[in-house]
Amino acid sequence: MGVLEKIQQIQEELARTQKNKATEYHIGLLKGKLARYRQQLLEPPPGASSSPGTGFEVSKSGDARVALIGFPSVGKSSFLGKITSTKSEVAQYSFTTLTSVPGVLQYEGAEIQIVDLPGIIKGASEGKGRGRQVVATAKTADLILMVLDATKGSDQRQILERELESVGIRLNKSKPNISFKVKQNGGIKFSSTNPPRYLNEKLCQAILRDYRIHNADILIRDDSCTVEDFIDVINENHRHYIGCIYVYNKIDAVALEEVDRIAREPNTVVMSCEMNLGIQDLVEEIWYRLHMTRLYTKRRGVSPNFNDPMVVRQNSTIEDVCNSIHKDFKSQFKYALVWGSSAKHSPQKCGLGHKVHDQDVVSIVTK
Ligand SMILES: Nc1nc2c(ncn2[C@@H]2O[C@H](COP(=O)(O)OP(=O)(O)OP(=O)(O)O)[C@@H](O)[C@H]2O)c(=O)[nH]1
Ligand SMILES: [K+]
Ligand SMILES: [Mg+2]
Repeated sequence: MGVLEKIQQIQEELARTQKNKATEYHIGLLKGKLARYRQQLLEPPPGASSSPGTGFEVSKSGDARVALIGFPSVGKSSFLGKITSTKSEVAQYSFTTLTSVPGVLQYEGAEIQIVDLPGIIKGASEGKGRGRQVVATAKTADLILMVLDATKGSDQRQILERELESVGIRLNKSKPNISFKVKQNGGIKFSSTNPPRYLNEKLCQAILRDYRIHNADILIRDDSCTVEDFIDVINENHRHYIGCIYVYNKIDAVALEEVDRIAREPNTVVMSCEMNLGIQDLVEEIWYRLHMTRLYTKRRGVSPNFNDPMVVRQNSTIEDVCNSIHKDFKSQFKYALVWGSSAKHSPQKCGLGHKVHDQDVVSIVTK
């Protein structure tokens, strides 16, 4: 039996199994198997290249990457044209965009790469249309904009969420609070800080056995962890925890009450590319969700230029700052002086490991 048939068989069994205390264990095991087979399906056959397809991959550039994901003709290319100087063809017909088209959004001193992508359809993760390539690009993004058509039903969002979910992308979710270490020997050691409500040792052991893992230390640090969370932790190399903004476009074509209802949903922004509504708010939301850190660099005896920040990722250290100046800069590093909220006193003399905060002033002293 092929992997696809096995997946289908498990899905059918899951659908007909009633959820209750007695079947909990069985369902957990099935979910573990399903994740294992899905992973097999996604892994390219030995010898094949792992790239998402020739001519498709765009190289990462700038300080962060945002991917536009959505069904055909929801207005992804229209949005790219609004916020960058890149022109990606816009038309009424579906599948106008056939490859990835990168543009650059300049904002608050940052260069944010915005990648316009072909529309995806149900079954994308299994290879329908350009789906495989699109979801592979989505995995590399720092933020996903799920572009939706406000005139269409709410199931579009669910279908897309499932497609991304099935390739290991977890939207607006943080890594489960479980420590998991595979060992050479010693068997399975299961412990928890508080008794987990949805997991138990027997179930975790059975799932691990199915993965041929016989020695591991498991510590459940959060009592609300589910079996899905545990399976994600076993497969952590194939999981991507990415922020997502749900963007409803074409609000010019729906009633005001409907717009108001949609706009109140969590992580949601409404806009109209055609009427130029909500575009700037969305740009601000993108900036906010990327959690970029702006630093003002200062040379000795000269005040920093507050109009030209240097932009680094959230939780960056002085070492990251050095690396983004020049790849060999670190070798000349002596110490850094830091003013701002990350500094205990102003200025604080810091080493490479110091974590900087947004709007800090940094002066690097070289040898
Ligand atoms: N009413 C309305 N139409 C819009 C809006 N934004 C885009 N459109 C129209 O929607 C159609 C599709 O726009 P595109 O930008 O090509 O959509 P896309 O998502 O890039 O489409 P594909 O590349 O085919 O997946 C075009 O006819 C646009 O003019 C909007 O805010 N309101
Ligand atoms: K289109
Ligand atoms: Mg397009």
